[in-house]
Amino acid sequence: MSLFLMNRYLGDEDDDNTGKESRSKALLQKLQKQAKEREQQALSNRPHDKAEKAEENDTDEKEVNRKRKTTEDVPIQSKEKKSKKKASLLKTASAHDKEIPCEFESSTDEKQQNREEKKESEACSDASGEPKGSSQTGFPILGGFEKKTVQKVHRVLPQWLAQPDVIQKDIKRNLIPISSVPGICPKILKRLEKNGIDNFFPVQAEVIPAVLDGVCHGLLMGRGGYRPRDICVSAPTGSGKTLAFVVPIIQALSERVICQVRALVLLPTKELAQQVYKVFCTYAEGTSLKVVIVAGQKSFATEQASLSEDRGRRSCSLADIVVATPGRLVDHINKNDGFSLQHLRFLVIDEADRMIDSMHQSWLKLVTQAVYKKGSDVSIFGRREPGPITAASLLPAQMPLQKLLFSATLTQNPEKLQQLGLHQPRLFSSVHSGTSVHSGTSTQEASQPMEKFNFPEGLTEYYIPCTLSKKPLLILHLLLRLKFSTVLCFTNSREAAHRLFMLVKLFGGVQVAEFSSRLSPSERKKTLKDFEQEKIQLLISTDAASRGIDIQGVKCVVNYDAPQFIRTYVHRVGRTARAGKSGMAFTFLLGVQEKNFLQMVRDAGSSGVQKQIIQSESLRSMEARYEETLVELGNAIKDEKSKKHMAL
Ligand SMILES: Nc1ncnc2c1ncn2[C@@H]1O[C@H](COP(=O)(O)OP(=O)(O)OP(=O)(O)O)[C@@H](O)[C@H]1O
Repeated sequence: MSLFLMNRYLGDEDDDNTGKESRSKALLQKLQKQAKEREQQALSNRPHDKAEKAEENDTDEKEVNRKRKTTEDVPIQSKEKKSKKKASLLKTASAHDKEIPCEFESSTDEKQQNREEKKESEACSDASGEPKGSSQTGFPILGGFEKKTVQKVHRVLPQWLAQPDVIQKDIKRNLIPISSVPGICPKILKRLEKNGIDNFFPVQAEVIPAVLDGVCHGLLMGRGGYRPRDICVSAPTGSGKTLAFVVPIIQALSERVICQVRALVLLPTKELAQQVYKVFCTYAEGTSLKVVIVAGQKSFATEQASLSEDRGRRSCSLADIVVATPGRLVDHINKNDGFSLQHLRFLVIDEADRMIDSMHQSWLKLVTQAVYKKGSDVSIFGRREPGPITAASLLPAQMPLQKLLFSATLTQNPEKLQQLGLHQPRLFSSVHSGTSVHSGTSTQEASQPMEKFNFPEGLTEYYIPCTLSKKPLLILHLLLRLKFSTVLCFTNSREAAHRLFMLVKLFGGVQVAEFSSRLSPSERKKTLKDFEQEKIQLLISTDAASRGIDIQGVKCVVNYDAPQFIRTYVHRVGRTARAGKSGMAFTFLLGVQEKNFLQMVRDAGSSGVQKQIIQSESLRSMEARYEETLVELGNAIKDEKSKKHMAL
């Protein structure tokens, strides 16, 4: 198919039109001559083409004869029918418009003409298949851009992602006695026992020795004198990932002499930072290690004072391990002169997939700059940002920065992971995806392949088909009739969480609380504590509590609003069935959501979501009270709004 007509460059513009014309003619003649020569040359080079051409002509002739014969062979009856039909067509047409019969005839002529033109253009192609100059312009006509069907795209993962070190996901059947895991020092073993940990979970038994292996020759170099490999861990929710980094870091740093920030642990929210900070404090007890949290719970000045102090002219670190949220960390790097990361040995990124999404805050770039800051006073341990490994780059030895990534939904998107600048990463995972083949037919689909995740072994997933108006009754039914307790219920917005909280409270009979950004950090802390102590039966929350929060004894998770993303679902339902225990997750689904939701969960590797039908009769007895409550709710919300308005 010819698409473009290419005009050639004819020289600089000339005002003299005659000169231009004569030059064009000369150029045209020259080109035509060249084309002729090329054609002749090609024909003489490939004599067999002539034979082929002759053969082709021969075949054409035969084809025409065959057609003629077939037309002649057509039974006379049908021939007569055809001519009759044509005559009647002409008749009818002429009755309406006299020109139509002419068009009829001319269209046959046109076809004939087209055919001739086609033959002509075919003849224009030279023997090598290249188009020859057009008879009118002498310019080559380009073409050949046919429609092509897009091929299936096979997703190929880098080896380290495709072939991870496999972690058993069944916790209960794969407990490993702490004393049989190599490399753990007696002090830490004692502390573990004291905290009731007799066995390691599979993820801990795999990851702790791997991290300790990187410090077997001290903090300065890894095994064989090389920089230790970065470690990525993708294991189900509640599988014990926190201890998998707390234990080796405490052990590796416990022999340090001078207090410097050697481990930085980053988490996406204040609550998570607080939770991990607590675990670090528990295991740092009895050592000289100092753990500090900078997550914005206290004022900047208070955090600053906990990080360093001035002794004479020097600023001395008061922290060995810093647990932080990215926002506050960036503040301290930028504004706190006493905060130094020049001795950083471990950078732990928990909830790594979420942290990668917050890379726009450029926290990683700032951390890297702070670690390899020039003009530091750390002459013996001077650090340069590592480049390619050469004999020269390995000397002098410098403290490596090892990155440890943890998540229940670690992305397998190499492009995203690349942003972290990982060094020879090693992946521990309970999902073995291999080089999964994506069945999409477009490149866009292929770039967003369906990722597989692992769900806790003890989790049973259900969905309840419902309508919008029945949702509040369903949650009340679960608590009041089915007597569920310690239920964590998720909505998709804080407004929805608040309304549902008000409604349940007004309905009565349930100890209910809400958890969202409406509450201050201290209120949120207290709410979580009350929920953990089972003072609250139903906690209605936004996704603020969906990630990482470890609340003992959550027996049931309810997705009041179906989550839009699979990662959200995995983290929400992962608030139950933790540490090898069992738990239930219910998702309320509207008719329109059912198909897509079930498909999404199945694609992500769930063993199946069971359908649970709650008959309308079961809800009937609550309906009258519910109607009254709706009126009360309307008034309560109006009151709230007017109070807010007055406060402004
Ligand atoms: N070896 C162990 N023995 C007994 N309990 C453990 C052990 N390891 C961890 N736990 C408990 O298991 C629970 C879940 O652990 P943790 O919070 O580390 O899970 P996680 O994998 O980080 O989950 P998430 O992905 O949801 O953040 C915690 O309450 C923790 O105290």
